[in-house]
Amino acid sequence: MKPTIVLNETPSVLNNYLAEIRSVEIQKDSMRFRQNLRRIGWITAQEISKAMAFEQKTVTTPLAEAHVHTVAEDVVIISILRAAIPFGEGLLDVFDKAESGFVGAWREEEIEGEEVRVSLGYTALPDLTGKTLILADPMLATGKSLVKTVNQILKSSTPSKLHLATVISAPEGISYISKNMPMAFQLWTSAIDEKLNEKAYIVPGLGDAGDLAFGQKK
Ligand SMILES: O=P(O)(O)OC[C@H]1O[C@H](OP(=O)(O)OP(=O)(O)O)[C@H](O)[C@@H]1O
Repeated sequence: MKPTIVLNETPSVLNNYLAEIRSVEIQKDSMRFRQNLRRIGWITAQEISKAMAFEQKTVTTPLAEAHVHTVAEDVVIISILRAAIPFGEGLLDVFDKAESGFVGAWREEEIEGEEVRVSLGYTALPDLTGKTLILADPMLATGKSLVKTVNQILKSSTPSKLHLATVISAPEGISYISKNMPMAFQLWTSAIDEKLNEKAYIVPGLGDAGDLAFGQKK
């Protein structure tokens, strides 16, 4: 498996949802924005499932026994607040038996000429030992939120596998996580954009996903 899988490289209906979340007109409908992130969560989960271990089982139908293959991994989905809430819900719709956790992360107030700094707050984590962690954050800009969150998670327990699920990623962020992530991972992103601007926003990106889903923070 490649370390980065870019879902929009394969033409599919995912591209319609991506087009809608980027559109400044369609973004005015925040319910639709959230629903599109949720639908992208469904598609991302389906793709990640293709990299999982499966086991054979037998189920009884009304007519006979059927031999089936089902996911054999214990999945935990951790969403980075706020923007990952609808995206993470989509992942949970698909991995419906998954446990879930939450980590609050935000960018500290900008200081002219200084690098972006990320703070972590609220943390609720299940035990991850021996489990497959899917860490969800729709925007991978500098990559600091993801690296900081994984470092925090590893203080309490270590998953056996790490999947990073994002929607739009910047090349700078992918390079940062490649160098700084404290454990092996696979990145699943719907699109890789051109660059970060001087405020470390992804260009063309979509703007502030948390604000678009839930309204502006004071
Ligand atoms: O890769 P990074 O540079 O760390 O940036 C990405 C983070 O920035 C956004 O969150 P934001 O701080 O806007 O918080 P919000 O989701 O609560 O709006 C986004 O949802 C990511 O969590």
